[in-house]
Amino acid sequence: MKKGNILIVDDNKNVLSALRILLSDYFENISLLTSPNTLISELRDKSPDVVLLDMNFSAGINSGNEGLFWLSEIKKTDEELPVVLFTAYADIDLAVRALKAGATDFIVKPWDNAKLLATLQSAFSLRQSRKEVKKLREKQSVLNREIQKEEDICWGQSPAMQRLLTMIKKVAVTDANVLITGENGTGKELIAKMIHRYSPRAAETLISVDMGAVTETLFESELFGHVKGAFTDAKVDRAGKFEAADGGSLFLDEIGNLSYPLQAKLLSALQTRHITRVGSNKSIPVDIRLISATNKNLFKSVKEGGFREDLLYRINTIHLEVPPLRERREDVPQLAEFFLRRLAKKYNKGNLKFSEKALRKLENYVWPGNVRELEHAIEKAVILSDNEELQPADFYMRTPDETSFVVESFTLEEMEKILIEKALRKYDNNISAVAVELGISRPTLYSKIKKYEL
Ligand SMILES: Nc1ncnc2c1ncn2[C@@H]1O[C@H](COP(=O)(O)OP(=O)(O)OP(=O)(O)O)[C@@H](O)[C@H]1O
Repeated sequence: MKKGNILIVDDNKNVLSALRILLSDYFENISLLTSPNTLISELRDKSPDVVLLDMNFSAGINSGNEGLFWLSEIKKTDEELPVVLFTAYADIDLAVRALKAGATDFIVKPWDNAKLLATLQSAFSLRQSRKEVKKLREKQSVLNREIQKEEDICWGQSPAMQRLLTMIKKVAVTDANVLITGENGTGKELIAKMIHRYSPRAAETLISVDMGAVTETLFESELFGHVKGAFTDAKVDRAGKFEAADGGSLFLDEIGNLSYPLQAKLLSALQTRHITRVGSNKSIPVDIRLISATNKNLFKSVKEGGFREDLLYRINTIHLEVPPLRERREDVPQLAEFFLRRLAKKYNKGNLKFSEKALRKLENYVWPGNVRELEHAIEKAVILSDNEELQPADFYMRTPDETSFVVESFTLEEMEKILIEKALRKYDNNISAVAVELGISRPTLYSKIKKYEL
């Protein structure tokens, strides 16, 4: 298969035609220039892999200085572009100067076809490997910012989580786009990592992007990359997250926070599976598996005009909903033990355990911050407790007022418990005052306090 773009700059039209005939059987594209004056713009437009550059242009001047001048101009634009120089004189001094100035090789006119071909082909291979190294380096620098420590997972026994686990395993082995929804702290990111880990792309990278944190101005450069000089701070070429995820998975977290105009740009990349770096006009194919997550109800956002319907359908081939912790209370003890073991080890408090009552307190709380809040509550208790057995008082929970933002998702019993707790606090545990406030008898109040272990 023919591969590679060669740009030839020579003021002799006969030389150009002869080279075109010779090289067109071996290279994909041959561009010809009779004058170097448009050379730099040609580099940008055609992105050649190798330049074959004559040393002398102005009639009568055979010093080779013009060739050296244009060689340095090419190097300023793209330092790694191989340049092979062409001259009518077997001038060793000039050849040495050109090689010192960064030329890849030197060819003497009249040339030998086989030698010329071999020189250009090895210059092209050099270009390929330089590109590969550059891409790997860029990829590595993105990865270094991305790699997070693999978290151990504690998968609950609740039917809801078991169903979810079955779905995750089924979906992971496909290339389907997955949308994960659920409240903050339910474990959406963890699930994205699991999907990647169980997928055929596991050996490649999972790249995460927090869409809520990407500013309007940096969106394109973050996601699609940029070329040197595309804007003031673009000092070097940089791959974006799409390219870094090539062959692997791309996790777009908080996708519901993306502004409407940016949604269109994202959609276009997802539809075409091609991106264009900022400042370049070259379209680059990307092979990614897309996983998105949000705590928003995107179907509602579509109805309200805040989210593009076409984008939603593109990202949610499979929809996984992670239930809040209060709807899978049976998982709390297992999760709590898991975090206690991990955190006790971290803080060198090996023998810590929960008292029965403390565990019950954790089970009964509504966890508006879900698993993350449970983990933090245990971490605080582990750090602060002086006893081997953690007691209810070691766990600070948010007051009902602080949790009121999730009130609409409480059950009747949870609401009742919250109201009683609030009244007890308000009247400093004065049972008569609380019973009057809530409009129930003292015995009823006592039985409820017992029931809810307040
Ligand atoms: N099943 C689980 N096993 C162990 N740890 C978990 C589990 N679920 C959640 N966590 C822990 O809870 C914390 C929050 O999880 P994660 O960041 O995945 O949630 P999220 O839904 O993506 O949150 P947000 O929407 O706020 O970004 C993390 O520290 C995570 O390790």
